[in-house]
Amino acid sequence: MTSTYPLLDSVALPADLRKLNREQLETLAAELRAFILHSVAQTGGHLASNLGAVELTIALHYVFNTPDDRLVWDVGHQSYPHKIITGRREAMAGLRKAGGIAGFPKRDESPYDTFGTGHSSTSISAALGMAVAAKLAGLEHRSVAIIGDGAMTAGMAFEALNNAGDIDANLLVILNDNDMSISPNVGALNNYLARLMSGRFYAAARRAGEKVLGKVPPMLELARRTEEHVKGMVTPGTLFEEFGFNYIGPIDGHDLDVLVDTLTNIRRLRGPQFLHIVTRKGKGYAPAEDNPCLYHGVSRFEPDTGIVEKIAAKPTYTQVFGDWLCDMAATEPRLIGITPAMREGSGLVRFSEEYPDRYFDVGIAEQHALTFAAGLACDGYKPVVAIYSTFLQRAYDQLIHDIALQKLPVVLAIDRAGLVGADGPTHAGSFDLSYLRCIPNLTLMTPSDENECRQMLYTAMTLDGPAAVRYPRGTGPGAAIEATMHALPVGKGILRRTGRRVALLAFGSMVAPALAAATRLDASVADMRFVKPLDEELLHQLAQTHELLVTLEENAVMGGAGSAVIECLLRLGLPTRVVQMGLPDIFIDHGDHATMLKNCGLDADGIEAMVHQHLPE
Ligand SMILES: Cc1ncc(C[n+]2csc(CCOP(=O)(O)OP(=O)(O)O)c2C)c(N)n1
Ligand SMILES: CC(=O)[C@@H](O)[C@H](O)COP(=O)(O)O
Ligand SMILES: [Mg+2]
Repeated sequence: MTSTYPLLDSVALPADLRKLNREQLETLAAELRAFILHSVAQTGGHLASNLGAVELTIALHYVFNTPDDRLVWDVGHQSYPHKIITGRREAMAGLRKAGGIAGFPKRDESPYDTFGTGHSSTSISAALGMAVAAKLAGLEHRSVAIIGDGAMTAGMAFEALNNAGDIDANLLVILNDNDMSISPNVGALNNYLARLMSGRFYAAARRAGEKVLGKVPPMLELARRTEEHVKGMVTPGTLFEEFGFNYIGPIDGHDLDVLVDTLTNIRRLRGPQFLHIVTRKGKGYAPAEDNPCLYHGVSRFEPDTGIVEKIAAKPTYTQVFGDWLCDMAATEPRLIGITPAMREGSGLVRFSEEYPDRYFDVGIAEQHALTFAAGLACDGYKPVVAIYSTFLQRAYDQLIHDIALQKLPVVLAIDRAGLVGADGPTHAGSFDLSYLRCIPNLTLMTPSDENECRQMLYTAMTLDGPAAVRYPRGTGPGAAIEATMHALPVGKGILRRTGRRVALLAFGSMVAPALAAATRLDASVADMRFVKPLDEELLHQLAQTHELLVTLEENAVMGGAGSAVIECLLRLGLPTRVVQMGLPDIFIDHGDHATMLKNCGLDADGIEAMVHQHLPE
């Protein structure tokens, strides 16, 4: 039987790719694109960015001597073509599944994965580190950071450019500009890139790009441009030239000839180089080109029709938040909704349409998002920052210094708290309870169901200081959601079941498995609701009437809600035995969410087994 991918079959590693002649690369690109499409249709994953990076990946591995030359993929959600031609084609069937390969570059997966990514805008810093390491070691390695226009909106990318442009290291930054983040890209930089493409800059830049490839010997032309640049003669300079880079482009990132020629020339240059390429997100697959947002990260789908598998029958917590935000905005004109580039994932699409003047997508700028909210709160507005737990890690100082210290009434709607499944440890929200509960002035809530989530968000809005509501990815137990909103008593949990000997003190998503286990154990169950302030009265009562307390949370055990309980018992001088259940002190690999929880003992069976272990009949 003839293979569907005859040329791709011959490329197990980049060394095989480098044996191909230039004419074969187009065919390889077509096969690689088709393979990705059919593979991701089976597994789900980040489709659109990968389709857009096919030619770039081939050209990079063709021209550069990987893995000695270092490729650092920003975010890493576009690294599937790279994975496939670096020995992991067969493994794509297990992409993002338990025991399978990760959806992002991972150093212990392959020597070609030079740097683990998942969070955005780290590539220039990491590649610069590698470039400087090569220089210090007297090696001729090249380091390449491949960063998208969305990832380029982050401050961290500019911190790195600022440093790199002033260091004589062999760093190449490739800006993969597809005019999209997950949703359409935003901000002044995005406007600038658009002008660079279409206005007077583009004409000049394109001429320069053509010259690199045209009749003037490319090396001479690049040397001339570099010299002009050094002498400050290049006018008008692009922003990147002002940062000290030799700017080349924009060029067509799907034209393999242009890519290979340009990269070949650049590889011979020394010092900081900046190549601007233009690509199309979803390239080659009409449904993804038409709706790159839908196919950014997609569930399994039917490749012929583009029909995507529907998973959730119940509303997700994200939807509960999105609906609450619109309802709240209708009654609270001072409400402002803020997202750091996660409009769809955070449930802000309807709000952005209904309240465009009160909606701010600030780009991939978590730090700025929080301090921007702080400023709004100073002047009487009620900002709600919708943010994934994992990305809030980026904005810790802003939360402490700019918000909590000044007791500003900013609401944090923290999505993806706990394990997130297929994205794995880069995206897990495992730490927020630990890193938030130690911040003075902050109220911290963990809803156990959809309605509690809505009421907690409302409660957060009524407080005169910062408040956070953290809820998991996906659906909850399916509670009926009340249209009305009322404030919950702050710092009060509720006893959901009265039993004997053992009390399960459950936070958020752990209330449902605690209730399931409790019937079999005849245990008491408290929905603790607040991690801060903790319900000391309830705790006191349960400690005095039970032999064993078990704390349950979908957060690291270390420093989490269970630790808060133990600190409180110590303070109250209550010697009741406590067992803490939560996420262990390891990074948990990607997989199916329910199975991951089960493996941590965080399901009804695991809770039951733990109680039997500590409280024999
Ligand atoms: C710190 C951080 N914030 C948010 C995200 C979520 N995120 C992943 S990809 C992405 C858009 C990236 O856009 P771009 O770099 O242009 O790549 P493209 O998707 O267009 O290929 C966002 C916002 C992230 N990974 N890291
Ligand atoms: C790569 C990235 O950071 C996002 O695309 C992330 O994978 C989205 O996760 P959700 O699917 O949970 O929105
Ligand atoms: Mg982009």
